[in-house]
Amino acid sequence: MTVVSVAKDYGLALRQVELAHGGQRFLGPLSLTVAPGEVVTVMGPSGCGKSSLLAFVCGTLDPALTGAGRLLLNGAEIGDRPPEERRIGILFQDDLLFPHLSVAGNLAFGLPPEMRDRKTRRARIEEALAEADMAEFYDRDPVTLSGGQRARVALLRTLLSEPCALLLDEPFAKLDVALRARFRSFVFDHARAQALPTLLVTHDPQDATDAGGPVLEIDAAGRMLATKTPRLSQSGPHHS
Ligand SMILES: Nc1ncnc2c1ncn2[C@@H]1O[C@H](COP(=O)(O)OP(=O)(O)OP(=O)(O)O)[C@@H](O)[C@H]1O
Repeated sequence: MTVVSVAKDYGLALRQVELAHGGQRFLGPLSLTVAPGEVVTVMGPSGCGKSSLLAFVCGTLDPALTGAGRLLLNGAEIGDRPPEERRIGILFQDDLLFPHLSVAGNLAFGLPPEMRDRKTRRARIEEALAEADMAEFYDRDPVTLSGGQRARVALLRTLLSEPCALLLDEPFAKLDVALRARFRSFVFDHARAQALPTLLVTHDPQDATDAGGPVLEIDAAGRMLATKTPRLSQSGPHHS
């Protein structure tokens, strides 16, 4: 999908974001804008505040921590809205699929609550599974799936909620190398196709390279070091 002529205030913007614990700032101030379809990679040493930053953006910051600064999604302030109203999808290292529900049952949790009609819900789930080449998995029990298949189901569940932005917290970390490469493309292709501004937290430089967007580096003191554009992967430029 071509992402062209994007209006200036479209995307996800963080303005002077700071995070603190016990009155002590550990991250920020940090300002950045993620354009629709762009993947910005956030890297930095363990404990510098990467996961907390994502939690702040989606409104689920640990109550022991405090956050300040403005958050704008497509020009609208979202910082004072509850998580369920922010329209932000998040994907973690652990896929958090419900083991007692089928794949379809898990995906149903992703659907917007207003989509109540049973037939429409089923059709939407079938469509999403078909898109991911997983049509035959509808009734499967998640424990019978491979790591890569589980990861794809978790991503589909997130995307079914029709988010306006995507946050990825090391979603590839538990996958083996081959799967990791495939799932990475799957995620980035979806983010681009749906023009989702995407923040990716990772420790793996290859993730950043494949993401193709700017890299935000945070140092151990929680300061923004630099953003740089990584060299493009063999798959070529992503904004075509
Ligand atoms: N509930 C909490 N109470 C106190 N401190 C916390 C709490 N949650 C997080 N922190 C602290 O906030 C800081 C940031 O943690 P965070 O998990 O965001 O780091 P991270 O960069 O994502 O680390 P990693 O790369 O290891 O996942 C750390 O110093 C951590 O100890």
